[in-house]
Amino acid sequence: MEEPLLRVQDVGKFFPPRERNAQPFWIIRGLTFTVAEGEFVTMIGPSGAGKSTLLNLIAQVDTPSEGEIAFRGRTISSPRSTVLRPGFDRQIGYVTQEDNLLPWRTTLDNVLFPLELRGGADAQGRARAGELMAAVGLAGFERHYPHELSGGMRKRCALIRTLLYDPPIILMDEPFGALDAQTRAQLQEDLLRLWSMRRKTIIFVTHDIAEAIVLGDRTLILSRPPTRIAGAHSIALPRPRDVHAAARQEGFAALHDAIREQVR
Ligand SMILES: Nc1ncnc2c1ncn2[C@@H]1O[C@H](COP(=O)(O)OP(=O)(O)OP(=O)(O)O)[C@@H](O)[C@H]1O
Repeated sequence: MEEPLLRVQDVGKFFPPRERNAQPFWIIRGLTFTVAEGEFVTMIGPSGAGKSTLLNLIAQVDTPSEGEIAFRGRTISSPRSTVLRPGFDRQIGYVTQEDNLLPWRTTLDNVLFPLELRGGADAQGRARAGELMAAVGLAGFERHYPHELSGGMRKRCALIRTLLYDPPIILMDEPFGALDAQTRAQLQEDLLRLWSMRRKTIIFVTHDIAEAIVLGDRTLILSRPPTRIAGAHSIALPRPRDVHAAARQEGFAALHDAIREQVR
C-alpha cells in the first residue's frame, strides 16, 4: 500500500498535573488518521478538544507523549523528537489563529520573510509574491504596514506568506475565526481559488460545520478529551464550489445534520 503523505498513529498527549499526586491530564489519546497528498481535510471538534495541541504536534512545535507522526513514511514527531522553532520547517506550513505579522515590516516584506530566511527572496520570489497578493486583492498594498490593513487583509497576508513558502502540507488553525461573516466568506473563496491552483495538502481546523463542508474533501470529527477521531465524512460536493450557494446544494443539509449530531 502506498504511504500517505501524513500518518498520525496512536498519538497521545498529556499535560503534567499542576497539583502533586494528581493524575496527568490526557488531552489526546489513541488518535489515528492519515491524509493523502493533495487532500483538503477539515477538522471539527468541541472547544478544548485539543485541536491546536494536535496541530502543534504535527508542526513539530511540541512532541507527543506517545505514538508517532510520519511524513512521507519518515517519523517527524514522536516522544523522542526535538521541538522545532515554530513555522520554520520546510515541509509543514502553519497558519495559526494569530496572523503573526511583523509590525515593523511592510506587507510585502512580511510575505517574503520566510523566503528570506531560506535565501529565496530573489526576483522570482518577489514576482510570485506580487502575483499571489494580486490574486487576493492586495495589489497596491505591498508598501503598507500591518496596522494599516483590515483584519481580513492581514489574514490574506498570513495565508500568502505560507503559500509563497510552498510547503507540501499546510496546517490552518481556525484562520478565519475572528472575522465577520462576509469577510470570512470572501477568504473562504480566496482559499478555494488558491488551493485549486496548486492543490496543496491542507488540514484546516474550524468550529464551523458549514465551513468544514464547503472547504473540505473530507471532514474529521474530534471527540471530547481524551480526544480521538469520533467520525469521518467524505464531502462529495462538486468543485469548484460556490461558498455562497453550497448550503443549497443537494446533500449539504443532510451532511450538516449528521456532523452536528456527532459533534454533540
Ligand atoms: N501547555 C499546556 N499545559 C497544560 N494544559 C494545556 C496546555 N496546552 C493546552 N492545554 C489544555 O488543553 C486543552 C485543549 O487545548 P487546545 O487549545 O489544544 O484545544 P482546542 O481544541 O484548540 O480549543 P479551542 O477550540 O477552544 O481553540 C485546554 O483545556 C488547555 O487548558
